Amino acid sequence: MGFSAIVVAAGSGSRAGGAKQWRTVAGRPVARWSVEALLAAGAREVVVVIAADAETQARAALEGLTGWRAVSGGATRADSVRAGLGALNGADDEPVLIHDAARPFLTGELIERLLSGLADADGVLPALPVADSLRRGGEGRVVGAVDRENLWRAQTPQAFRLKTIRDAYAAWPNDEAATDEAAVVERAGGRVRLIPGDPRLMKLTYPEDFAMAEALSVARTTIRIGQGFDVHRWGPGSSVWLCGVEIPHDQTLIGHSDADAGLHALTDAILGAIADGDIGDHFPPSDPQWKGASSDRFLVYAAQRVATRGGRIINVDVTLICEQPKVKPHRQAMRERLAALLNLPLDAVSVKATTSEGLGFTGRGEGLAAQAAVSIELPA
Ligand SMILES: Nc1ccn([C@@H]2O[C@H](COP(=O)(O)OP(=O)(O)OP(=O)(O)O)[C@@H](O)[C@H]2O)c(=O)n1
Ligand SMILES: C[C@](O)(CO)[C@H](O)COP(=O)(O)O
Repeated sequence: MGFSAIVVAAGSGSRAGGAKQWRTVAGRPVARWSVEALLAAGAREVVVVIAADAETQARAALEGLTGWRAVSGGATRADSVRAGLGALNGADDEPVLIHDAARPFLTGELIERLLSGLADADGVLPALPVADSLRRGGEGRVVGAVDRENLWRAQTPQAFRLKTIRDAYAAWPNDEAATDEAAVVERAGGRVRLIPGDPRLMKLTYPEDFAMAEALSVARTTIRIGQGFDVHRWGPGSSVWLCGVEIPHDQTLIGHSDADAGLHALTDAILGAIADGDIGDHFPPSDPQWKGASSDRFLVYAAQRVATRGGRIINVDVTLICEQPKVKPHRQAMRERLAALLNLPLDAVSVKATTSEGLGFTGRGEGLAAQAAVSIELPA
């Protein structure tokens, strides 16, 4: 089912000691976790509501992701949600998920359950039962017990159809603060379905929540590896492209694109790690638009496919197999180029070379072979 989403990230994070949505958990900005999860689940667009002065932070935090845009929020969470609703351009009956950026551990599984739950309800609220007993207290002492039966802890995302939530907010009294969208739709007479929430979807509210989130993030990721291999034939020419660097040489590699075997092997390794076919599936050699193309774009495209799945490349390792040209003088430039293309630190990028001792097609100088390995972290 198509859907769009609003991620509210315009709060000041005063209880956490500052703008928590741009802090990192497991190396990833808090707001990025949810935007990635929503995009990976197929959101048509994600509107990220930010403070008026947070554009640079938002761009940095969401770098490399496509399918989102930022709008300015308001003084309260409800104002920010209203701003997001105003920016969405979907049809009246399009489902919209409204989510706190401060709840990073959103799963595709919960998104699916929310969307399914909308089939016969005006809204869907994920919530958890209250496990601890409850007391009313004041001035350091207990003043009474509270019956916890039928009490639920409301989470986000909350799901609605666009017109339902817009109309409900339009009917909400201006002088009253809405705690969440479920409350707004209930007040307007809508039926909000309660579904089981996710304990991992805690709202980062206090400074100590970040230590808990770091611990939880370990269980939320899985490590993948991928490997790639490519060969191109030598032919007449005066330079060769290898790992994104042009090297003067008395021959060139022949291919439909620029024949950069290093980049092709690495692109395949990345696609392999996410089980997303191979370079030929995405950039068919029969397609004239890739004739002479710079292979940089193939690599960047594969890296974006990882990012849209909420993943992150950890390290890459390329081996070039040829008698000539000598790779060592160009190795540093190749590493720097790959690091720039993949937005990785230099110590996560390795380029090696070997001859095949005069044996086989590489030894006879008929062609060059490249192999690559990558490791990738993906949401579990
Ligand atoms: N004017 C506001 C206030 C809150 N939010 C967002 O609403 C979510 C839930 O709010 P909360 O956890 O209360 O965040 P803050 O308001 O930032 O925190 P605090 O109340 O501690 O200042 C957060 O993702 C927050 O960024 C928002 O977009 N606009
Ligand atoms: C929307 C919410 O996260 C649901 O539990 C909650 O109402 C936000 O409350 P806050 O006052 O902004 O922390």
